[in-house]
Amino acid sequence: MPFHNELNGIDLGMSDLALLDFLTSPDLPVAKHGFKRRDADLDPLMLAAVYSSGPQVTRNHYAHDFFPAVGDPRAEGAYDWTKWQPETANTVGQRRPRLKYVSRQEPRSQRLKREGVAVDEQQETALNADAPASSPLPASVTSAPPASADPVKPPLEVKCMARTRVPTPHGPVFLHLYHNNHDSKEHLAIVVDPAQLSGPSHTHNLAPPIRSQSLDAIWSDNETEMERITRGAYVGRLSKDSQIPSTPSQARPTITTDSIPSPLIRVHSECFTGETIGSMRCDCGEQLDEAIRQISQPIPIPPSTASAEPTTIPGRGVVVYLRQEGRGIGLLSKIRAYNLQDLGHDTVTANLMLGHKADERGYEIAAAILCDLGLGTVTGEGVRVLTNNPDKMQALSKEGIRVVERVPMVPRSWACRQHDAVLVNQSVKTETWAKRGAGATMIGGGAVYGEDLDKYLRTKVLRMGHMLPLIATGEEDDDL
Ligand SMILES: Nc1nc2c(ncn2[C@@H]2O[C@H](COP(=O)(O)OP(=O)(O)OP(=O)(O)O)[C@@H](O)[C@H]2O)c(=O)[nH]1
Repeated sequence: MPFHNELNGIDLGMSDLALLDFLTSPDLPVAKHGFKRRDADLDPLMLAAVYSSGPQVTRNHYAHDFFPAVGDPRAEGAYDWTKWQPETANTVGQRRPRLKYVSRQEPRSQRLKREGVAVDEQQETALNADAPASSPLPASVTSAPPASADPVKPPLEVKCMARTRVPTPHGPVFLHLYHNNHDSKEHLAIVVDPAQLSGPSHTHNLAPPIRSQSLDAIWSDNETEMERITRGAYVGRLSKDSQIPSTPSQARPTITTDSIPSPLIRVHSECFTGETIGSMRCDCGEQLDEAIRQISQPIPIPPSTASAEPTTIPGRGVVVYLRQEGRGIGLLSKIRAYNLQDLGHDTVTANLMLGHKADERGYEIAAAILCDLGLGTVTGEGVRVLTNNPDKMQALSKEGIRVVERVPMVPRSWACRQHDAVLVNQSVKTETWAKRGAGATMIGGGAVYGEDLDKYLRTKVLRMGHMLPLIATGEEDDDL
């Protein structure tokens, strides 16, 4: 039978022709001791029938590519290895479970529609009724799970489970740990408000304290003072001599003066690589450090009268730290995305290639945390947001956060470069860069010293046998 590259308007691929050649060749191999293939005579006829039929008839499965269906094949194409589970060891005689394969080719009816071929809906429905349960999804549908798989969530609620003072190179902060009823992650709020450390007299300060309403609430009738203090519901600085539980009324700040600038906040997304190992693939570590530094700067207050002296109050604001690693795709996918970036793709394309969106983050939990802290609400203080990301600004406003200003975050390297541009001598330039590079992306990079750190190190030496020569501080008799 003569074959052309085109038959009935259908292009014949090389593999089709090769297969047909093989099947119609005079010396088709026949098994030595077996029977002749039952369908051998039919094959050329079947293929010819397929090719001569119109384009509306399925041409078998040559165009399908099959991929292992691990877990839910609808997530991240069929290659979502995060759902991979090691097989349990096979006992002798037990059959190894077979890996299911699915096709990513879109259903025929959709292909025909795309090609502008009129489709008989009734006939299609009848045809599809026989389709297997794991019928393939359109190639364009990748990460989005079926709507039915996402049950309606209850209204979002956040609760601050604990708070504690943490000294940082930029000054003390209060670390708040939040739970919520939408995900199982422990989101954090790093509250900078050192004026609170001066005790209840803080209420006489110009600025209202930034406190969590859910933390200061009474959790149960029989909650003891020690339980409240242990979870961080106290005022002032906690010590052996100062243990004052907070009261629920302390949670709601009231604005006492217009002259205090709105608190500076940043909504920051987790980045293990940038924040923990100082990765220079991103500026996340630097941004976290810079945000805490900027928020901790003393705030100048304009004099109330012409003759009054200008004054300052301690810096105040919050970094809401969301556990949305890798713009929400998770560390595993981010690591893979980095490999794709090494192949030449940019950060957005790499995400898309893995079946993710460019950015999968949400800000509703951040907004709820800010509200719990009395910030950005209608009755509370508006916020100034440290970001360069317009989506973040838009998302916060959409969540009802009252944003009064955007404060840009200039990468330190850019600021340094601008400064270095005025240096004429190249060797001086290189030396300055080398010095600045040391620890630049780590929180408190370089040498850090603090009373708490010193105590901690001494305890490790004295109580846990750490091999460090003790440095005399003159306070050796103090309790550790
Ligand atoms: N998927 C992916 N995530 C990244 C990459 N680099 C950083 N991230 C994540 O991106 C998030 C920070 O995003 P950025 O766009 O730098 O910052 P932003 O918070 O959106 O914007 P700013 O507020 O202006 O800093 C963190 O969750 C990081 O883990 C990357 O190459 N790929």
